[in-house]
Amino acid sequence: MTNNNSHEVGRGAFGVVCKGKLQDGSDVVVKILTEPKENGDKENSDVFINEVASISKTAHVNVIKLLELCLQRCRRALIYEYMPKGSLEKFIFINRSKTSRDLAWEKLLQIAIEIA
Ligand SMILES: Nc1ncnc2c1ncn2[C@@H]1O[C@H](COP(=O)(O)OP(=O)(O)OP(=O)(O)O)[C@@H](O)[C@H]1O
Repeated sequence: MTNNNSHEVGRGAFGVVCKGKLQDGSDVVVKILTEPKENGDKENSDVFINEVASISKTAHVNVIKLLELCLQRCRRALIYEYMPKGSLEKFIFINRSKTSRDLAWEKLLQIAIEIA
């Protein structure tokens, strides 16, 4: 999928997220769905289908683009463009180390309306 220099950049509900480079030199992340546990395949499939369904319905300059999806028997992965500044979540929510949000309410509202 990507070259051999891929490395982990995070983990989410979906599983591990690795950064890699495609043959054309572009940076991407590969979200690899955790291997299904016994009887957990239905739940894992739902997570995968929900993520693909919601992201493929959304097209906006501030929302990440799904580039490819890979299905190989029970192994599933999603390939996204790499976002060097990390998750949008960081900019939307105020955490303990910050006193204010990085994105103003007006900007958040504008993005929400444009996506809807
Ligand atoms: N496209 C990306 N570019 C750069 N880093 C990313 C990208 N996607 C995910 N990451 C990193 O991997 C981490 C986990 O991402 P992931 O989307 O799997 O989970 P999440 O954002 O925590 O949401 P959830 O698990 O609730 O779906 C993020 O917090 C971020 O640091």
